[in-house]
Amino acid sequence: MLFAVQMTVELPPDLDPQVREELVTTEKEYSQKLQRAGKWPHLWRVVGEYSNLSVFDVSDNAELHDLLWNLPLFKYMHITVTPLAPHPSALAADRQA
Ligand SMILES: O=C(O)CC1=CCC(=O)O1
Repeated sequence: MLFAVQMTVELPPDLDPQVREELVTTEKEYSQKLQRAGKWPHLWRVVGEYSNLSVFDVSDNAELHDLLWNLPLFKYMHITVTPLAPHPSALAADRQA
C-alpha cells in the first residue's frame, strides 16, 4: 500500500544545539535504513519549508503507523497521511499503488 506523507518539522527554538544535531543525525540514519529497505521510496523537500513530502510503501496502516511513530523527530512533527490508489490514466508502473 502506498501513502503520501507530509512531515513538517517544528523544533523548539531553544532546543539544545547538540540535542538538535543528534536528532537530525538519527533521523537521517533511520530514514536511510527504511529507504534502503524499500519502505520509503520517495523523500522530497518542500521548497522553502522545513517539511518533506514522502511516499511510503508498506503492508498496511499499522506498519505505517509504527514507522512514523518511531521517527526520531516524531514528537516535533506535524504529519499528514494521504492513502494512494492507482490512477486509471497513469502510464508508469511505479505510479501504481
Ligand atoms: O528534514 C526533514 O524533512 C525530516 C526528515 C525526515 C527524514 C529525514 O532524514 O529528515
